[in-house]
Amino acid sequence: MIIKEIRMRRMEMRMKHPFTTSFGTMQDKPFLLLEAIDEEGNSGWGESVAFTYPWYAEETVETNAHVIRDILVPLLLEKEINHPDEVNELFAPIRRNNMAKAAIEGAVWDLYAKRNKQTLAEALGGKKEKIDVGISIGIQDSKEQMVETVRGFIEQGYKRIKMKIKPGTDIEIIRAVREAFPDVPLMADANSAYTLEDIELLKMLDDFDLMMVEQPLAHDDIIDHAKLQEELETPVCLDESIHSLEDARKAVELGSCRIINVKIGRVGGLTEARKIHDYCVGKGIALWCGGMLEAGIGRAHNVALTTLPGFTLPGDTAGSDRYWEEDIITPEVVAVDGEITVPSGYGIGYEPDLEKIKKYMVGEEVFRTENAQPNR
Ligand SMILES: O=C(O)CCC(=O)C1=CC=C[C@@H](O)[C@@H]1C(=O)O
Ligand SMILES: [Mg+2]
Repeated sequence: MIIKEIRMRRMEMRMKHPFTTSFGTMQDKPFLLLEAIDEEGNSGWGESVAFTYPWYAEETVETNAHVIRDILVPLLLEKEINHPDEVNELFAPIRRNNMAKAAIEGAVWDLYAKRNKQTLAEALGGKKEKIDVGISIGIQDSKEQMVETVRGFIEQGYKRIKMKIKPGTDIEIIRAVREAFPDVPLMADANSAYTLEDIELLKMLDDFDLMMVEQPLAHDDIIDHAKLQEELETPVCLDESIHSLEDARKAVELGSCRIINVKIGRVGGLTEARKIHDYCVGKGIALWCGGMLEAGIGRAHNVALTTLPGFTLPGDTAGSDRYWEEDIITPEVVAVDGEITVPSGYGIGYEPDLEKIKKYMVGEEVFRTENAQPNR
C-alpha cells in the first residue's frame, strides 16, 4: 500500500469527570486524530495520547503536531508499505517522540488490517474474543468517597480496581477500600510520587494483598525499582519507565518489575508493543494494557492489543461511557460485567463517527506529496 494522504485533526473533548493523579487534575482533553489514506482511498485511523502538559511524559499535543507534520509525514508519504512493521523501521532514526510515532503507525496498522480484510486483533495475532477490563480511579476527596466510587465500579462488574495514590493519600485510603471489599482485585498507581526514602511506607502496601504497585518511583528509573522490588512482596509494575523493548529487557534483567503496563503511545506503536509482549511472555512477565484517557479510536487500538495472549491481567480500557458523554466512534466501546467483546469489523472494528469528529474538531491539516513539509 502507498500512503497518499495523511490528515491530522485537532480535537477538543471534555471528559465527564475530572481525573486527578499525583501530578494534578485534568478534564478537558485536546488531542490529535490521525487518518492515513492509501492509493485506493481506504482510511486507517490512529490517536495521539499526548496531553497538553508534559507531566506524564515529555511529549505534548504541540510537540506531536510539529514532529508529525515536519518529520514523520515526509518520511511516510508516497512510501510503499507492505507491512506496518516497516513504519517502526522508517521512524527508528527519529529519537523518542513515541506518542507522535504511535499515532501515525496506528493509522497504518488499521489501514493494513482493513486492506487485508482482517480485524486489527487478527493482524496483530490476537485470539481473544472478549477481554477483561478494569477501571482506573483518580484521587478522590476522601476515603469515604473513594469507597463509594469503588463500590459503583464493582457493581458494574469491572474486573480490577486501580487507585491513584500519593504521599498522604495512600495507606489509609487503601486500607478503607480493602476493609470494605476484602476480595476485590486491587492495585495502586503512584505515578512516581515516592522515592526509596519512602521504603518503610511502601512496605506497608504488603498488608493489603495488592495485585501490584504501579510506578512508585521516578519516571525514568529501573535501578531503585529493583532495590524496592527486593524489599516488597507486592509486585512492582512499571509504566513510565518503559519506552521500548530495550527498556523492558533491562528492567526485567535487573528485576525492577514483575509486571509491565503496556501503553501503545508510550512505547512508540503497536509493532514495539508486540515486541515487548513477545519478550515478556518468554520471561514470565505479566502484561496489561494501560490507558491514557483515550477517545474511541485510541480505545479501539487498546482493545485489539489486549487480545494478545500475554495480556493476562485486566487493563485500563474501560467503556467509552466512563469518559465521554458521546464518543467519536460507532458503536462506542462497551464494557459489560468487566468484559469488552472484541469487534468483528475489519481494522479497529469501530466506525469513526465523522459527524461527531467534526463536532469536536477545532483544526485540521492535510498532507499530500505536493505540500508535505521538507524533511529538515
Ligand atoms: O482510564 C485510563 O485511561 C487510565 C488513566 C490512567 O490511569 C492514567 C492515565 C495517564 C497517566 C496516568 O495518570 C495514569 C497511568 O499512569 O496509567
Ligand atoms: Mg500508570
